[in-house]
Amino acid sequence: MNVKRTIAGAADNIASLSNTLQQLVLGGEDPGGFFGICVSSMGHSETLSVFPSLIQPLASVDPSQHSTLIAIYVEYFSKDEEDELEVALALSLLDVKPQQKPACRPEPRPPVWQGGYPAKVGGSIPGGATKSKTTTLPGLSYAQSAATGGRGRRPSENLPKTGSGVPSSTPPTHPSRGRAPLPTDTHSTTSQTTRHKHVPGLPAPPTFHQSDRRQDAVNDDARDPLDTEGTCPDQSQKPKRSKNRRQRGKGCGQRAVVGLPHSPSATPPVLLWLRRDLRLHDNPALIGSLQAGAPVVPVFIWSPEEEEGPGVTMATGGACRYWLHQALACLQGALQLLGSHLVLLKADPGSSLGALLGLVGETGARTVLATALYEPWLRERDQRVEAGLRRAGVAWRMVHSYCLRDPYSVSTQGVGLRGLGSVSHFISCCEQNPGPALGPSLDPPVSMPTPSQWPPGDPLDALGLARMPRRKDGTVIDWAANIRASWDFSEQGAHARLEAFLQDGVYRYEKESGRADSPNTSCLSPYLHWGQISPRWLLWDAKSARCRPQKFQRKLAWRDLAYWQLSLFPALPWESLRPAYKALRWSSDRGHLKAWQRGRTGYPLVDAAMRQLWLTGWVNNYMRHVVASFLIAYLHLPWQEGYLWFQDTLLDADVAIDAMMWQNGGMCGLDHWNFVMHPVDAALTCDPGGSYVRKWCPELAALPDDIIHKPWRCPASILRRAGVAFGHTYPEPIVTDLEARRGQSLQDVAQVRSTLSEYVDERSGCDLVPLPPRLVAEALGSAGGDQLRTGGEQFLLPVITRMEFKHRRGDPGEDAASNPYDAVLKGYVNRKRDETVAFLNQRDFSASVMNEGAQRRERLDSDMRILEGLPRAPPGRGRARPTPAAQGQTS
Ligand SMILES: Cc1cc2nc3c(=O)[nH]c(=O)nc-3n(C[C@H](O)[C@H](O)[C@H](O)COP(=O)(O)OP(=O)(O)OC[C@H]3O[C@@H](n4cnc5c(N)ncnc54)[C@H](O)[C@@H]3O)c2cc1C
Repeated sequence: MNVKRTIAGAADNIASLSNTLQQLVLGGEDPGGFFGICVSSMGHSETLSVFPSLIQPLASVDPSQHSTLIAIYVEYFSKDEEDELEVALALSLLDVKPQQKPACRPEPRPPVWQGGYPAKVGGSIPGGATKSKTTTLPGLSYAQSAATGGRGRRPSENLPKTGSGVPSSTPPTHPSRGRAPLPTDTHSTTSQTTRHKHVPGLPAPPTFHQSDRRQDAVNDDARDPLDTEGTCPDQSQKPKRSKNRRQRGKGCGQRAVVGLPHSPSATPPVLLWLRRDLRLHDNPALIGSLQAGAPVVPVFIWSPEEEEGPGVTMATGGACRYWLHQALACLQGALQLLGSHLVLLKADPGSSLGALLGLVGETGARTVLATALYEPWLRERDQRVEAGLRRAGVAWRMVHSYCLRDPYSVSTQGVGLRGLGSVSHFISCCEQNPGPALGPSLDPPVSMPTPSQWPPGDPLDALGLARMPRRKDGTVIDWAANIRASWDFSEQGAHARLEAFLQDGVYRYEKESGRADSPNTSCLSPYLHWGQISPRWLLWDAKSARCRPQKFQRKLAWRDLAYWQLSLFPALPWESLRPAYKALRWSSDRGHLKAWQRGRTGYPLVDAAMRQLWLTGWVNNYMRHVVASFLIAYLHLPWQEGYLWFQDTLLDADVAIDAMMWQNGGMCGLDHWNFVMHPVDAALTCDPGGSYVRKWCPELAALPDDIIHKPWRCPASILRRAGVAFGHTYPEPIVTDLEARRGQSLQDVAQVRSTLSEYVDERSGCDLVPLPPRLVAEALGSAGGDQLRTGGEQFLLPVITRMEFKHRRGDPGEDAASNPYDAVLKGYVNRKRDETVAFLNQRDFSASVMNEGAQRRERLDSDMRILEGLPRAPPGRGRARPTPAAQGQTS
């Protein structure tokens, strides 16, 4: 076949191929086979130029086959020489009889969500006695044989089905990663019988052999007209070629199919209702919508009223809205690259259903697909939407991917309720009652069938998500400038962050994730919140990374735990879970609140964190603990104020996580933090050299390291030299009597616990929390649930309670400093070593530096264990003692 073709010969070929194309439509040929015939009869270059127009008629007759062929075409021509050879060999296997086909790669075992996390840690439930106010709740350690539903399912069972109802059995191409191919062509002999790196439907490397002009056009097309600020790099960067699988996972908006012709179709489309799943990678709803073989209309509906719960929720605060605006712009760009489009709609107040029905009317769609959301009020909204759509004769399909585990499917059966609220308990529940296998992640589609006509939508700006306030003189206050400079809002940005983390920060995560002065955490929270990366993708990548920090994987369990708690306690964002603590006396000092919000408390560590939050929309977990402790234990302001401020300023503001964490910090949640961060001492762990404070409080930058966290201790001469003038360049501390304030906080808790003693378990001293009906029903069996409804009784459960509160109960007159369980984290040092250090200090400077390092590491370990709810490490040799208690503010 090396004969040069004549034009006439080519025409003959095309005529005979058109006949074969008809065979394909009639089912007499499969897409892989058809493509192979084209290549062998026309040769490479002609197939490259002619194939799209050859199959063009198919676009309206059979859009599904058309996109499969396009996928094969793109796949084939995006290879380098080596891969080309492999594909050619693969195509030559088309004639091989089934029994001669090479065996498929064995399916890797995907992680099964039984927690899916590392080994559980011993429970840390103090007391654990059971008591109820009016009814004794039996079976708190109630055991029942583990439900086995879902355990051991094969990964393919979890994969989306093709339009023909054939489950895709193609194994993930990379066992350790578990990416599953998009099942666009389960009929294709090629894809089923060969082991080439790419099968039809897998993302093609983001470049292909085309003329530069075409690529330029593609790049031009990619530019999102709405993104005037150019903040979406996946549209501005040139596609890069990489064979590395992890890198290939990036570049959501750079798939090679960009600009390929995809003729509009008149078939009724499927509505893909995108909410908090703004991604192309591993998006089961998106893949599910493609399986119908019909055009897909991706739609985002902005309906902020529906996001709010019945209490004060602030579901989408200012920073979060800004992120959403940018994320939508990026998604629009990415969809355009697939030849598709994102329809944006601003719903009438509270009426997503109305907007959907309008779309159904305009497009004739018969199916709506969406990814499940778990806030109880959104779940109810979705149930209403489902009912409304069904009444209109439209099918509704809900897919789970926002959490690793659908929180409404988590059960305490076989585990009991002891330790409820802790992550260890949650993991046990998931392990004991496993859900469906997680399945491998899904690659993004390479093309999207489009409708014959797009319904009109609203321009992105009309949603008002990134509206900036104006000064009196009309100039805009661009509060998001720093946020823009700090983040890449695209799906590609999420993958880049993950990549950077897995190559670097992950190695320090286990021990040093608390450091504020070094980026040791993933910074993926905003992307996770808006679903620009899926937790499943993250889990797979974390599991297959060379360094697999268990602590990091457990963080995803914390995330799921938060949604489980919200599903059980819908009032989590606004009402304290511990009834007694609703009566706590809180301060109403607005000046203190404002100083905290603006980073002007006079405590450099707190101020640095609050300024970082304001300017970049994010702070790490440790610093969130520091500022939360300061608000609660030292300023006595209610946790709800902290929650609302975080909801407004965090880019990752997440009703479930934020509420759970603030409830815990505010002493009212299910899991009492057994620690309080000291606003000065915490710096030993997170900013020992002061560089974090120097960055965010530059007015203190010239202060020496040992004084920068407590500038009030600085001699006047040094302050002068450093240019620090209290009350002018930097505020005086807004509270000065830290120990007294902590003591008062303890006293207030003791008071409510003694006044409302019916909410304290006599035997264990633990607080009692009313159980939600779902948990009671689980503990008592369904009969118990009925009984609860008819009897209207309240079941109380003893929950994890801070040791210092329990101790205080035995000795109400005791002052805070003499409580042996004092929760303030001060760091622990070894007395013997103290003395040695002191001795060496006088003689050998380097020895003292080394010892300083060892001490810091020890403190860090201890702090992290407490934060993680792990038991304390056994004491080292010598007697451990706390460092001298802080004397007033100056410690
Ligand atoms: C008072 C307070 C309020 C918080 N509010 C939020 C919030 O609104 N939204 C939010 O996403 N996180 C919140 N967190 C949890 C945590 O601080 C952030 O998830 C984390 O700092 C995000 O940074 P990262 O992505 O680098 O985290 P990593 O340490 O890299 O963790 C990876 C992911 O795990 C999840 N995760 C980590 N820690 C937690 C946790 N404690 N609880 C639940 N999920 C967790 C997040 O999705 C995170 O992105 C809050 C913590 C505190 C103390």
